[in-house]
Amino acid sequence: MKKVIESKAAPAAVGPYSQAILANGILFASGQLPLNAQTGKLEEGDISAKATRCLENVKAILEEAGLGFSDVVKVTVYLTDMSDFAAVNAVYAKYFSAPYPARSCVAVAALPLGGTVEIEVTAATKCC
Ligand SMILES: CC(=[NH2+])C(=O)[O-]
Repeated sequence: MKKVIESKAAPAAVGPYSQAILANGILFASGQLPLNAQTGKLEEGDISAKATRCLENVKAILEEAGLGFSDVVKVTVYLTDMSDFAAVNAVYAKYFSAPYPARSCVAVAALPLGGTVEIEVTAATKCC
């Protein structure tokens, strides 16, 4: 049994995927690029503005599922330039608080639509 989660406050999928799927109490959210949900375009500005947009998109999807950042159990951060690591961490720390979710951060050669950061989360609707 699975349920599609669709938020109008987050950007529409740019390919054949859902924004998120809820299955067995776990929310699997697709990676969020720094796309503006209204314009469908990449956020202007520096990496901090772009990471903020990614996390605002994540927030909209979590809220659509009745969840919040404290329900997130795993995050993957994709960067095209690892020199953005510190700046993205600074933004990230505004959204997550201890105990932090597990996380991986990886550098990739490229992201869709020319993005420089993409953030993907998995969240749990109930503990254990
Ligand atoms: C942007 C994204 N999540 C994808 O799979 O293309």
